[in-house]
Amino acid sequence: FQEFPGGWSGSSLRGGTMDLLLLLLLHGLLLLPLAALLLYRCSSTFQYLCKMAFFNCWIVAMATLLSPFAAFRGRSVENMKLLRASLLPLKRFYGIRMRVRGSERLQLPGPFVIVCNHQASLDLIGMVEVIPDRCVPIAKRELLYLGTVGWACWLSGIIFIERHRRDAAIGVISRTAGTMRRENVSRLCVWVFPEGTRNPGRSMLPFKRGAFHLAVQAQVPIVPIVISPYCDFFSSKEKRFTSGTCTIQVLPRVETRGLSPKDVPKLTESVWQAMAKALAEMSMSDHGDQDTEQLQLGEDRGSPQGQGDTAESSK
Ligand SMILES: CCCCC/C=C\C/C=C\CCCCCCCC(=O)SCCNC(=O)CCNC(=O)[C@H](O)C(C)(C)COP(=O)(O)OP(=O)(O)OC[C@H]1O[C@@H](n2cnc3c(N)ncnc32)[C@H](O)[C@@H]1OP(=O)(O)O
Ligand SMILES: CCCCCCCC/C=C\CCCCCCCC(=O)OC[C@@H](O)COP(=O)(O)O
Repeated sequence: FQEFPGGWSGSSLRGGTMDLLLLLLLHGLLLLPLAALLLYRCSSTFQYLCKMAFFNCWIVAMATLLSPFAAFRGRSVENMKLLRASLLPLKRFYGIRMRVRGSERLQLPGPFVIVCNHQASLDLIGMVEVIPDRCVPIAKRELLYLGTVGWACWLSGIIFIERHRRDAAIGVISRTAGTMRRENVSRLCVWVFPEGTRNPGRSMLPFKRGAFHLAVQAQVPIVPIVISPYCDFFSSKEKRFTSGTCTIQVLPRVETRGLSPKDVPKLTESVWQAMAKALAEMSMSDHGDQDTEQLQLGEDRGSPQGQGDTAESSK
């Protein structure tokens, strides 16, 4: 390029283009968050995706930050306190109000097995609301491979099972029963999602029997916990996630002293019925009668167990 008076040189032309590009980039950088904000306000799907991304990022961040501290203690159920504390703020971020009923039923001196319905990964928010000290969940082994999340879970003493290798899973459960019996003094509790997989909606899947074998083998009570359906404020199918209220109902414990493995099918069924009844009642009190037809209580299931009195504590 040749410079001449009154004209543009090649370098000033390049400079001008650069300025223009920078200006566009700057506008883009300013407009992008604005566009995202607008999209967040207008699109419930985008809102759902952002909230789920935040949920997962929070868990990964907490696991990454806290695992080194947990590692000082080594693998210990005491690290569940860290896990609990790190997930407790999530309900506030999402504007989820937790209502806990019957929490006094978790104040047992000895070990016990908690069984809880499993709708979504959001159940972690409810779980940490009520999980007692020295209580560990049983989780699918796949979680162990989620990088620092797996490491955090391992350090917290979470019990892993391979759901598709029944004999191996039964072996893990038997060893856990042994530990519960041995650690009677220091009390170890176990939290199981007996549906074995997530099941969104107002129904419950038939229960797997591992949790009930565990309680019978350890000769400890079962404490059923029912988390009310999220349908009002959360649906992964419809990609909807707003704020709302969630009720957690702790049911009366079911004793297993004197029961043997042959009693497990009946035990499983009666606990399923008690929880299904509580779930149905929660759905009805949340929505009136309009949604009762959606309740799927399964076919031919007899009268459920009584649920006794409940004390309510709202947090
Ligand atoms: C430190 C800072 C941290 C910061 C934060 C970081 C991270 C936090 C992130 C995450 C936290 C993680 C929270 C964990 C939540 C995880 C939730 C899950 O993963 S849910 C999935 C796993 N759970 C389950 O699968 C439930 C347990 N499953 C079972 O109990 C099953 O029974 C089974 C043992 C796997 C076997 O299942 P199967 O499909 O074969 O079916 P059945 O139950 O019907 O059993 C068939 C048959 O076997 C007999 N049986 C079963 N168990 C036993 C047993 N223990 N002993 C003897 N016999 C057994 C059963 O009776 C059946 O026989 P029969 O028909 O003759 O009665
Ligand atoms: C080096 C690897 C890096 C990996 C990065 C990992 C990213 C992980 C992101 C988020 C982790 C969130 C973990 C939440 C755990 C929620 C527990 C849960 O709900 O498990 C589901 C299980 O009950 C049943 O599973 P299925 O319904 O059968 O399916």
